Amino acid sequence: MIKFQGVHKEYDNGFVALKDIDLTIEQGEFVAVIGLSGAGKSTLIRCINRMHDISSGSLMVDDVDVSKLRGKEIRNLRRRIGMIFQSFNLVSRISSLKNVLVSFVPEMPFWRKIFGLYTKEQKIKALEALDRMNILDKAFIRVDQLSGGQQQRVALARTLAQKPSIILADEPVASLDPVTATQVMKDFQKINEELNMTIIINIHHVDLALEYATRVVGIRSGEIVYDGPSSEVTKEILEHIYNGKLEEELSAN
Ligand SMILES: Nc1ncnc2c1ncn2[C@@H]1O[C@H](COP(=O)(O)OP(=O)(O)OP(=O)(O)O)[C@@H](O)[C@H]1O
Repeated sequence: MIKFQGVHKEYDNGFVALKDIDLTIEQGEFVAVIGLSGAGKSTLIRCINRMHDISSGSLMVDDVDVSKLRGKEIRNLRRRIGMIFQSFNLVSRISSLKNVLVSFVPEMPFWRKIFGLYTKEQKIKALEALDRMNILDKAFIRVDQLSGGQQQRVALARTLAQKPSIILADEPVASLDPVTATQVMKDFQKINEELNMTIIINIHHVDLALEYATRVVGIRSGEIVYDGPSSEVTKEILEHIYNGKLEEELSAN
């Protein structure tokens, strides 16, 4: 469970990006965070794995008080929380399989790290993750030879191999064409349903958010202005979230 209670986030320059956020997300939910550019979506997501520090309030992930973690404890938290980025963050000149294997490096002894000596079990886990994402046939292909959608699947496989309980995705489909973006959303849906992983996605495509996520959190100027089932989101609610600029948002995507 993820629980924000009275969370404020003020950046060093004094800008307040999150105001009094109360939000509870249960294990296995698929949540889309929507709102105008600059509303605070990325900030909200990145506080969960301590990429950003909160300024006040409390943020719990299961029984862990995220703001109290230090050094190694933060790394342990991040092992439980996978992160997917718009830019995939893959190593472009190595194969899909090697990219997935990289996820095991933090837990390897020093001498194995130096020589890149992965165990048979790790290789099997990596291949299983690629298989789950239907991209096993590209295991030995360099990722710079894959399409954007295929690269995002490799990134998802790398995250899955860590066996996280939560996946945070910061605009994971922003750089993809509409067909591929839909496919990647289906991949998230599959992971969510089959593995009961919590998925929290920051997304500009309102239609994809409503179709694939089960819950929508609408943010406006750092405040939650809607939180409910995606099936209950009306045009009026969207206008409220987007501060009357819904048409602009839709035409920009
Ligand atoms: N490091 C920072 N220092 C100061 N202000 C920041 C910093 N990072 C973000 N902000 C500001 O905080 C606000 C929220 O930013 P955030 O990136 O969370 O918005 P967003 O809703 O994800 O926007 P987008 O959809 O454009 O990515 C913005 O006004 C942004 O300019």
